[in-house]
Amino acid sequence: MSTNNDTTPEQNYTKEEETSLLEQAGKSEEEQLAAHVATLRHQIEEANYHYHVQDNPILTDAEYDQLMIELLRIEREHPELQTPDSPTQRVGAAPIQDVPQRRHPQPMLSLANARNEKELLDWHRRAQNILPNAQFSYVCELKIDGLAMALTYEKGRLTIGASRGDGMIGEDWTQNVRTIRTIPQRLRGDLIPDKVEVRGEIYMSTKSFEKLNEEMTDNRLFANPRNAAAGSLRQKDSRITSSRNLDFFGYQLGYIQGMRINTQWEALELIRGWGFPVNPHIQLAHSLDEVMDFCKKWEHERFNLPYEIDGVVIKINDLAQQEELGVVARDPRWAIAFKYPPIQVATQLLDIRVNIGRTGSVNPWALLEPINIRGVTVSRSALHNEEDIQRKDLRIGDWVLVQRAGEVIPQVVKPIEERRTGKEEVYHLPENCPRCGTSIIRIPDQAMAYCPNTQCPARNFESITHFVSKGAMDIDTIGEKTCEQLLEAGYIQNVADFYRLTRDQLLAMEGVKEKSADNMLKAIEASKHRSLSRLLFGLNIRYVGEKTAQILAGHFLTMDRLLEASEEEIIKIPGIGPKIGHSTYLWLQEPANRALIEQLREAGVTMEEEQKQKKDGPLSGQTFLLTGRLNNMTRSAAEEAIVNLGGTIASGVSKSLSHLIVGEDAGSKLAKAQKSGVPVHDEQWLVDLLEEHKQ
Ligand SMILES: NC(=O)c1ccc[n+]([C@@H]2O[C@H](COP(=O)([O-])OP(=O)(O)OC[C@H]3O[C@@H](n4cnc5c(N)ncnc54)[C@H](O)[C@@H]3O)[C@@H](O)[C@H]2O)c1
Ligand SMILES: [Zn+2]
Repeated sequence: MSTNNDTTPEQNYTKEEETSLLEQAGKSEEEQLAAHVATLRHQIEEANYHYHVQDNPILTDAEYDQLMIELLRIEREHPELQTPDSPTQRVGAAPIQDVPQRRHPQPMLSLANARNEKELLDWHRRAQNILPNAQFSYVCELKIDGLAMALTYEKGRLTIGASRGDGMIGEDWTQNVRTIRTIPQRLRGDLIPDKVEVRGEIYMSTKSFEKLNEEMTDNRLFANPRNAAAGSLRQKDSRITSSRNLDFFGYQLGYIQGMRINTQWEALELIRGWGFPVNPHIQLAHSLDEVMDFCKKWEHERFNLPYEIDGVVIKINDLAQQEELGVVARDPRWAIAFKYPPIQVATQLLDIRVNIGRTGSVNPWALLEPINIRGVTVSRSALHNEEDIQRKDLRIGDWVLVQRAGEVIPQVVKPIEERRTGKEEVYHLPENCPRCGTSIIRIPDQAMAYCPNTQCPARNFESITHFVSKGAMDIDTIGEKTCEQLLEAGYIQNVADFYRLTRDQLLAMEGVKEKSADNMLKAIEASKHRSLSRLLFGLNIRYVGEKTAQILAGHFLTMDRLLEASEEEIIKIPGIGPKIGHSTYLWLQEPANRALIEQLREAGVTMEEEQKQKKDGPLSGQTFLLTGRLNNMTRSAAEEAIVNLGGTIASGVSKSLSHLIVGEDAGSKLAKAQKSGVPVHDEQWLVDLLEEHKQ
């Protein structure tokens, strides 16, 4: 059901275009407004259809919400333009005809939105105006981004699983729902009503979503986990649904017969008791301040969750109060969705360009029409490799969805095919390196392409700046600009040339004074005493990153032993594997690289790994793991300091880990640590700890 339909979307005029067309046609102001409303409704209906029926949106949520807000505003200011069939009065989209339909015993509604504190207060005030003497408590729940499902149980057995549809009539997907392992076929426990409808969200974890998109072969990518969940559930063949790794959180009771319950909190407990997963991050709040704190907390922490949420749902806890508050149009008055700024926006892919990396890799990147995502202007994004561009079918000129989740670098998710005009261009990687003109090579079985010219200026520049960088040899007084000057002057051709630089050569550079020349020489001298692992990292060996360099150095301890090693020996080291092993071995066999190593040795550069013997110290017996980017020091420097104080660096998150230190852009380790209850600290905590034990 993820397939696109092949109808061409109708022309969507901008408001200005529409007004001018109407003016030309000589319409009155009222007629113009009515026509504008009609256009808005049409656009929203189209978007609803693609989103709810095709599971393949043509607008981003932000664009959709904008249209909806505008329509709501006009309808509020001009009640005469309101109609019962306006999308503001209805939920979702009509169910598709060739799927069995189910009338819901109780309508499945939508939720009104609040985008900020003020709108939350407005909602609250409206509720208070209706029930002036009431004391409210609130249940705060994460707003899981999936699709709503009503599960009917008769005498404890699952009989119907129906989607929301248009709110009154949904689609019957019972067979497919039965394939979701976390949804019980029979309710557990003794307290089982004759008939009950458990409502909740079917969703797909971020990981399963990414995996699914990687496996989609016919360029039909899902825009987000919500569409992927809906598209995976709404399949004619339940074996497909079964293969899609869907999950479920129960969050509400609909129709219930033969049992009385009084609060939403109680409902959640019952649902959990019956054997459903209920989201663990629920909170019973007694004031709006508590509610607001909950919303603020999850605005950032949501990125550590293994699934996507787009906000928080706040429900008035007391069901009698809920009943009294009732419903307006399509939204209950007793609940509101506090929505976070979207992580996905649509923009235009202006061009695809390539960078040459430090190992010669050809790295395509997207030049985007600048766009703001969660407060940051995004104008470029990495594109991995040509295969990935083709798999996603990204064409120059396309409208694309761009995503910025957490602090991760923005990514281009997919093109919006429905917005193509036919002028878009299919992209091919250049045949020749854009800097040196050498033919680009592709290694069979690898998606990557390379400029093989070891003298390529682009590649040289990257490899030299990498060598002096913090995590490598840390020649911190030599910046990118100096590197460029040194290359241009011909003083540096490879990294060993740093150790032959003279004071006069440095002084000949524009802007280099005596003092800075001395500082540079001092830093170069100091860099001779870095460890083997940092040298290996600095040498620009394909696939050898910081961690791999540490593994290699830790295993061989000296450069000579590494140079003698066979390919098998390297591959066999835990954490290396055939791809890295092969590329490392090839690099080491290259005569030019061997010569480079000898030049470095002659210059006095350390070729040994300092033996990290277990030291005794104030941190003995404690294990640490660092994740994410640190600001005050590199990760390896921090690890070194911990080891020097007797601490141990762990290789992964486990229950026995004493401390997880979290920098910026922390990934899955944080979520895992939180799950296993490991203490999590920020960088400042570590800085303080190291300071406290400074020897
Ligand atoms: N991009 C598009 O073209 C397009 C088109 C249509 C709709 N949309 C998106 O969908 C929204 C409207 O959809 P909607 O009517 O489903 O409203 P909604 O998604 O904003 O809120 C209602 C839904 O929230 C979900 N939900 C998740 N956790 C919940 C919880 N704990 N308790 C209760 N409900 C919970 C349920 O599925 C419920 O149906 C729009 O604001 C827009 O973001 C986008
Ligand atoms: Zn080149």
